[in-house]
Amino acid sequence: MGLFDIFKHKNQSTSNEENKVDEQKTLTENEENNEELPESGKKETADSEIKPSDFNQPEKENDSVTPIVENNEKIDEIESQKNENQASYEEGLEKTRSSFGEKLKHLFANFRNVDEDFFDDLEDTLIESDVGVQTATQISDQLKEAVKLDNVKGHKEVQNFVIQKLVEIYDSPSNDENKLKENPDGPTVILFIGVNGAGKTTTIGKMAHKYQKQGKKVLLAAADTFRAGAIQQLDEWAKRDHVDIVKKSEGSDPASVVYDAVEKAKSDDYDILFIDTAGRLQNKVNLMKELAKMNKIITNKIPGAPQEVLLVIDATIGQNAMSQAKTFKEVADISGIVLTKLDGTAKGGIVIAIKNEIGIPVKYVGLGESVDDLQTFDPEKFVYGLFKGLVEE
Ligand SMILES: Nc1nc2c(ncn2[C@@H]2O[C@H](COP(=O)(O)OP(=O)(O)OP(=O)(O)O)[C@@H](O)[C@H]2O)c(=O)[nH]1
Repeated sequence: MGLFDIFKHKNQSTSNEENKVDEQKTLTENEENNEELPESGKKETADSEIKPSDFNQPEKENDSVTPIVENNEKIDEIESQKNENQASYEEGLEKTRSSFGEKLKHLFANFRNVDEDFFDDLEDTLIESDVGVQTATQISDQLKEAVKLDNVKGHKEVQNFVIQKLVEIYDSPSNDENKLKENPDGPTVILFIGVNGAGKTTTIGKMAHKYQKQGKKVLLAAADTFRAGAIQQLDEWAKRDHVDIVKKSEGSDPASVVYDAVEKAKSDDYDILFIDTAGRLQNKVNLMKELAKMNKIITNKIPGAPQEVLLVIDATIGQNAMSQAKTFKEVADISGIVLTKLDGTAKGGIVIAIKNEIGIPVKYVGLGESVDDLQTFDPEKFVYGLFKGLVEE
């Protein structure tokens, strides 16, 4: 099977499994609750054994049999939520998909020869979409090699080679790479860092909503004590999401907020604790010390925690996102990236650059300002989505 066929196959399977991202999401959510995903057949089966718990609803006492009509309504609700999420995912990536994809289409539509001019145009096209100079040059050099060694020269051959190289950057042996790690023995602790305005607080609000909806007991910690507004903003999210929060007044020691939050998370049996930090980069040494202090407190109370240190980056700042990621990598042990505001950029190539040049996986993408606009990042779907128009030609 040639690459073109692989792409066609991939696109087919994408349309066959239209809601793959959200099915995965639902599957993860159900796995997290140790529950089986309801099989589609159960919808029509009158004697099916669907339980309220299949749908992440708390089981009511004396309610062992749930009427089938009610179950069908729940299934419809889940289906409609899945479709809505799918639509928001597609919509959120539309700018990037059309612009990046169009540029590549234009490049290949004007293809004459695989010569120096083509290599220059290829690099320009990739750089314009924020794939980054390093990654663009790397792909161009790989193509030059393939031209020399494997006599790659035809239009389709060259096109497929470029696509394949972009796909390979995100080809991970483990599909679990972008899932959040959890603590099986107690509260899972997730620490958020990132510059002012990147979208940390909003991301925590969206994530808390997602976990709360799954029936998890969620606690927030307002350890960004630098600004009163930040504490207030997180407090508003806590109210909106109906989750608890540990907060202190502006200017308090962030480490003391973390201490109280970890204590509370442990003693009151919370499932997950999200910690909002100031994470400002103005003084790298201070930031490093502050994060080290927080980490020590967390690890002392909950060995193995924090399970994740997520760096929140605004996708609309283009190549500055790369320098931010590099600098934060020097001060913290980052386990994943949340790329926010991807809905606001036509240059989503930054997703490829971050993985290729920094080596940290993008785990979540922010695709809008509302509570449901946070999605698990599906690299395969993202990359294939970018080139959909090209490979269907
Ligand atoms: N369009 C869009 N806007 C977003 C997204 N995520 C966050 N925002 C907006 O970005 C702005 C900044 O987000 P915050 O969550 O306040 O950022 P922060 O990093 O917590 O900033 P500080 O609290 O100042 O440290 C807000 O207006 C959010 O609504 C996203 O995925 N898409």
